[in-house]
Amino acid sequence: MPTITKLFSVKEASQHNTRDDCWLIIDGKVYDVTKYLDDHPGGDDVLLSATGRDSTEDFEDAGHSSDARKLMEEFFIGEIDTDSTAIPELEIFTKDHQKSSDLANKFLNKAVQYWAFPAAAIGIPIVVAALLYSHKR
Ligand code: HEM
Repeated sequence: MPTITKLFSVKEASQHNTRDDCWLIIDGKVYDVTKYLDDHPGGDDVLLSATGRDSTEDFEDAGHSSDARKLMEEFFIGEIDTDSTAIPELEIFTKDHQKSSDLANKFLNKAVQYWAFPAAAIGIPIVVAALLYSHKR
């Protein structure tokens, strides 16, 4: 049976970054550790400094045991939506990218508009003349 997972944008998940509402983003997954803060063997301060951003690296650097990884499942609340528009940096990149390709398209359209007719006017007679000339020989 398919499991339904709630999807959060990085922005949305990052907004839960206080002692009373503390989410962690680890390896594309989102954990609500609000109730675990006082029980975390590494201390609540590390979790509070890891909230509000992707804390995969901090989590891995702490060298958590397999028991810790199993325990995480209890706090799992959803996953990060990997849709590009959900990540602000990617959204900006996509817009910029689109802007520059829009410009390129405009330039191309103008080039075709202004050059296609003269090029055809000169090129076609040359090709026809060349064909006629080679035909006569
Ligand atoms: C849902 C998330 C997390 C869970 C369930 C969790 C659980 C645990 C557990 C069970 C331990 C005891 C040692 C072990 O079994 O590995 C531990 C230690 C520790 N954790 Fe976490 N942890 C989480 C997230 C984090 C994050 C994001 C950080 C870093 C910012 C972190 C930093 C540490 C540190 C520094 C220790 C102490 C290691 C030591 O003293 O040996 N933990 N954690």
